[in-house]
Amino acid sequence: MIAGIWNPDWPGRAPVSHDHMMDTGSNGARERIFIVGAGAVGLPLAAALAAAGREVVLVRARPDGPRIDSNISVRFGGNADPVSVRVEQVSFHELRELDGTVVLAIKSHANEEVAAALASKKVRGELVVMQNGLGVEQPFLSCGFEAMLRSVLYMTSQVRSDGVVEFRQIASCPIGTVAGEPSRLAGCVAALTTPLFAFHGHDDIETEAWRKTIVNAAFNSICPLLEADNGLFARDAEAAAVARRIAGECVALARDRGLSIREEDVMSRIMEISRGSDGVMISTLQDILAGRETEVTSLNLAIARIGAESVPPHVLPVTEALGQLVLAKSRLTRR
Ligand SMILES: NC(=O)C1=CN([C@@H]2O[C@H](COP(=O)(O)OP(=O)(O)OC[C@H]3O[C@@H](n4cnc5c(N)ncnc54)[C@H](OP(=O)(O)O)[C@@H]3O)[C@@H](O)[C@H]2O)C=CC1
Ligand SMILES: CC(C)(CO)C(=O)C(=O)O
Repeated sequence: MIAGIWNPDWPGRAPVSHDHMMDTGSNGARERIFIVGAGAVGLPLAAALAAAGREVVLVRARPDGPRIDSNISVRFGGNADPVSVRVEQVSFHELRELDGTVVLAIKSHANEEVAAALASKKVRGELVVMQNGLGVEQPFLSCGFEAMLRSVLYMTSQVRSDGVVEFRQIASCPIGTVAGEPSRLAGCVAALTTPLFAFHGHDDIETEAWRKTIVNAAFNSICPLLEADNGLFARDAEAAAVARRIAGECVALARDRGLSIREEDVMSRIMEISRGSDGVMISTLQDILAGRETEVTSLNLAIARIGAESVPPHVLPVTEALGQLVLAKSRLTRR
């Protein structure tokens, strides 16, 4: 399915055919989906939507980001043949108006800058933040965006050097309302769900985001520090025991804050993801090896900061120390 045309010299937005736009939303409006960030999450989401005939526009977040072919190739699951679809691409900085749902699939450390830039544009639809971490919605809320949803991602994805994206969905990804009218949720879930990349509505996305951030606090610190793939915890009982230390500390803080999260649930998700992504390299290690900033300040260090600010303060020694080590390791390679 051709979802649009690639125009490398794009000064705004190219004409788009409307004949394959889908009906979405509780009001049945025809929605265009803008995906900001052409990375390991944005590319497979764009490909899945385009392959399902939705109108999708891939918005390049960085003016100096690498050029991406107009044909996106994604392997959805283990040995499947890659799906190759043509997706329209535009530059974020040149867009004036985003008249549809806006999915933010960028790294969380870019949020302040992207939120400020987005605030100067006309945005008609809701924002859907698709990121790991705690507090990641805040820059957008501070900029006054009132219709905000959040998705918690249970998938792994990696862009290979030949440009093919290796994507595995571990479980359907919950989406919930952060701000604005809850009735928007069902339409948003319907607009984003396809056979290749599934979402479902959730009425307590804050708890889901905490649970997943605790999972990430284990994966995104232990795996990069040991330079091990995601299968580590399923293979190595000692590494799983360190993950359990993190889970225990973080769950105690979450429960203190009134969130209903159980250590056993966190551990079973860690083991499920570990078994389902054996051989996959965690994004934090990819970032460190590539000399890029990591997201650890939204993960271990965000949880540790929330603990320190609690009354009485909550100390999370393992979670925080491993987070600090990730920061130190990334400083060694930062360009
Ligand atoms: N990859 C995975 O398996 C998973 C990722 N996640 C989460 O999803 C989110 C997106 O991750 P992922 O797609 O892997 O990340 P990538 O590293 O692939 O980056 C995504 C995009 O973010 C944009 N970006 C990066 N740095 C900057 C910057 N300094 N300024 C502006 N834009 C920037 C770029 O967009 P462009 O290229 O358009 O310039 C880039 O392609 C993260 O929060 C991640 O933790 C969650 C679960 C699994
Ligand atoms: C925990 C994991 C591996 C899976 O969703 C992840 O969030 C990531 O790759 O960043």
